[in-house]
Amino acid sequence: MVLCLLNRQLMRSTSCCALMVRLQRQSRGCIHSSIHGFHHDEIREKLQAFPGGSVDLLKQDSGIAVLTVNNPARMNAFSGSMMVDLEDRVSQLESWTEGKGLIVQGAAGTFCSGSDLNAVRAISNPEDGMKMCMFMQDALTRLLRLPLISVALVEGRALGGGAELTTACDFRLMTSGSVIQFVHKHMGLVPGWGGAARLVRIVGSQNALKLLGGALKVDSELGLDIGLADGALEAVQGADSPRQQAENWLSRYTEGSVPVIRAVKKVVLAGRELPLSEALKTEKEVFGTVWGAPANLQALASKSKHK
Ligand SMILES: CCCC(=O)SCCNC(=O)CCNC(=O)[C@H](O)C(C)(C)COP(=O)(O)OP(=O)(O)OC[C@H]1O[C@@H](n2cnc3c(N)ncnc32)[C@H](O)[C@@H]1OP(=O)(O)O
Repeated sequence: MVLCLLNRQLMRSTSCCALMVRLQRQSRGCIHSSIHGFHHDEIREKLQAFPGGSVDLLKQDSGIAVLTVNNPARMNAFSGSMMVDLEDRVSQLESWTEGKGLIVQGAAGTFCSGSDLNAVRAISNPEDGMKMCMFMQDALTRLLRLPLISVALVEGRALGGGAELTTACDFRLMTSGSVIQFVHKHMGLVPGWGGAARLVRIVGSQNALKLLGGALKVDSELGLDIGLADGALEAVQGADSPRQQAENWLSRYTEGSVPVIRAVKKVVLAGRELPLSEALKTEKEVFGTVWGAPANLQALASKSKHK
């Protein structure tokens, strides 16, 4: 009898724990849960079995952080442990309350060549592929939903999953000679890290169909033309490095008080992702956080003119 009661209590607290974890994950913007057959810790452990490279985070006093995909020996391809690293770095950024902006770049002058083909070969069964896909969809959705204005600095190549990663940022800057290419078709695949859904929202369904169906190479000119790129960075001798140019470009949008810049991102994100009535509710709530707050009072006191 006592054993039975204890068991029941244990089951209740275990399911309570599972519920808490699920709620915590949902509140962080995760989209897949165990209901969808996604067992987060299990897939994390599996991914750790494919090591190599790292994803590094540098938080700067300017409020702009730099996230670097770092596996140059494999053109910054994502190993399994780097996928786990990415999730950890996103968690760190979620709790960085002083942040305003984020630059996502690849190490050693190239962006990212997608998933590491060695890991892909090892988990080529559909079940593991789906788990990896859900893990990366979650991590990249959380990246895009950060209250930071983000920009992908594309140098060299962004291929496959690397191209998908660029779409998980608010903006894309392309250096001369750089290419974004959704090579998935050539690999017998379609995007699985959320890249197709995001691409349609960025360039429209006609252009997305052309880029995916033709596996087209997008250079900075085509990128600007279809709205995939938001700026082209020229390589001029003696000029700032691409990273510095990206920081200068981004700082135009991140200049200002931390709560206001984060509020800007939140209302745009709501407008981008939610039905109108929900977006309006969110906008009202975010508005409530800045109305009468220090930046607002300071602006009112300074009687500024917007000439
Ligand atoms: C849902 C996600 C879907 C995906 O992401 S599927 C993966 C899509 N990506 C690819 O297929 C990229 C395949 N790689 C390439 O096309 C070329 O390596 C690439 C990136 C154009 C660079 O060409 P090159 O400049 O000639 O350099 P290279 O081929 O000698 O590469 C240097 C070393 O990097 C390695 N590498 C490049 N991309 C890789 C990848 N994705 N996974 C694993 N290893 C990769 C390549 O094997 C080579 O290594 P090694 O020197 O031979 O040991």
